[in-house]
Amino acid sequence: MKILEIKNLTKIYGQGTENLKVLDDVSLEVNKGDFIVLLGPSGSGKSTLLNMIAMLDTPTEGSIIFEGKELTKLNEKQKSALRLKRMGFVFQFDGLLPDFTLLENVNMPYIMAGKKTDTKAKELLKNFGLENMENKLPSALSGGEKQRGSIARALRNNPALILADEPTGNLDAHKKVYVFEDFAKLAKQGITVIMVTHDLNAVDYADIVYSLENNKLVKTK
Ligand SMILES: Nc1ncnc2c1ncn2[C@@H]1O[C@H](COP(=O)(O)OP(=O)(O)OP(=O)(O)O)[C@@H](O)[C@H]1O
Repeated sequence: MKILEIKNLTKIYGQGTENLKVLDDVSLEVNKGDFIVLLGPSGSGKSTLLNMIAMLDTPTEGSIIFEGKELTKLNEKQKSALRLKRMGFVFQFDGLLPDFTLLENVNMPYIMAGKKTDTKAKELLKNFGLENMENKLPSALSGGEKQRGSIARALRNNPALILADEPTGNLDAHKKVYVFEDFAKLAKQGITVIMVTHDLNAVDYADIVYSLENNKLVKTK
């Protein structure tokens, strides 16, 4: 089942003679439960593409259709709601709020969506082997624990799509593998994952791999 379709997407930054074309007529179809890895040299436009799917940046030309909705046609309120309810985000830096416990951090998107807490956050922490860490502040957790906590948080509202931008950039080699395994597992459960990385080890865990080269997407797996 198709969940995301990118059609003839072009992104040009700047104006006049200072134009920088980052993406040139890029098209992509993504099915439910795909684990897609996006590789490419620094500055090739990987984050730009991810940011446009996340509705944090707008295409110069082309369209992005997610769960049947044309994203560029939504207003800010609709974008925020869709982001909060249907997408989860994981970044290089875990982004956990330092003054809140791990459990409170994981519950944050749920509370922001106007709901009362239930047991889901605890279950998520358990799934990531963090059940004994729930009352700790982020400063008392290791890098790997924090990153897995941030994946748990991204899953809090049962998203259809996880967007991850260099999620393992801060982790040592064996902890990176855990994150790749986690994403592969989530994809098997039907959650679509698009992950930007420089780490070629991720290729082994992904269903599909694209490389951004010369402003175009090239399928390499
Ligand atoms: N807001 C912006 N305004 C102007 N140029 C931008 C903007 N955002 C990104 N760029 C430029 O677009 C190009 C692509 O950037 P992007 O961050 O998407 O690359 P990337 O592939 O994610 O790189 P990295 O692997 O280093 O994170 C770069 O040349 C960058 O300088």
